[in-house]
Amino acid sequence: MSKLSHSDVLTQITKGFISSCQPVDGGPMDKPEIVAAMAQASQHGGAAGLRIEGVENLKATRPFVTIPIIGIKKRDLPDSPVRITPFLQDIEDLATAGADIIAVDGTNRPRPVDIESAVKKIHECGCLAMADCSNLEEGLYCQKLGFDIVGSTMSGYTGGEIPREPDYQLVKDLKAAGCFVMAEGRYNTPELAKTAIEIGADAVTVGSALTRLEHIVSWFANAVKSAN
Ligand SMILES: CC(=O)N[C@H](C=O)[C@@H](O)[C@H](O)[C@H](O)COP(=O)(O)O
Repeated sequence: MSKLSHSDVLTQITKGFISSCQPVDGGPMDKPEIVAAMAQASQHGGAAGLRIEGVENLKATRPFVTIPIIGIKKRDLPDSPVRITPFLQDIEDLATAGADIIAVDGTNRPRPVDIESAVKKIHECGCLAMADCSNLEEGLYCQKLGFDIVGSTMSGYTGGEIPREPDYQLVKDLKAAGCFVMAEGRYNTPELAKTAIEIGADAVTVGSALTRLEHIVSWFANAVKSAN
């Protein structure tokens, strides 16, 4: 299958819904064939794009879907809090496995490889670059570096208590600054995802509420328990 052009990728996901197919780490659904099935089901359901973690999962998925894929590789490093695609080799491997877009952590935290080298590498590999940011300052810096997409992905995840609501203000501010904005993080219902687009997001990604079955079941189980 021939690779989509960069403008086709952005056009396809614009105002679209992205399904992040990331099962709970090490859980019973954490298997490449299950991730690939989630991805296919997401395409059947109308997703405009996918977010897939891990090279094996990406390889298993790519042959079965035609919509753009955002590839990431998560690592737990001993000397850095940065988890999302920390190394240049990860970028190369995700590109080879068929990612159209590669996302990296865009936060201003100690990291093994500088973000300038990451965006350059993503573009050299022929992919679009997405920065997973936690605040406006980081988003603007990543925009300046040439990232094609800036996400609110890391807002609420760099310290302190995780808020219940998505970070709408960050989405609005990034949009006002002229970024192509991916609303991401805690958009746990169709209404919240719709709100993301209404407030200016160019696309919205949802993960836990679709593909982390243990979380979804616990939401229902706890709600039912609380009625007893
Ligand atoms: C903070 C972080 O590491 N976010 C990760 C990035 O890939 C995923 O764990 C999230 O599931 C994804 O961003 C979608 O968000 P939500 O699961 O809230 O719909």
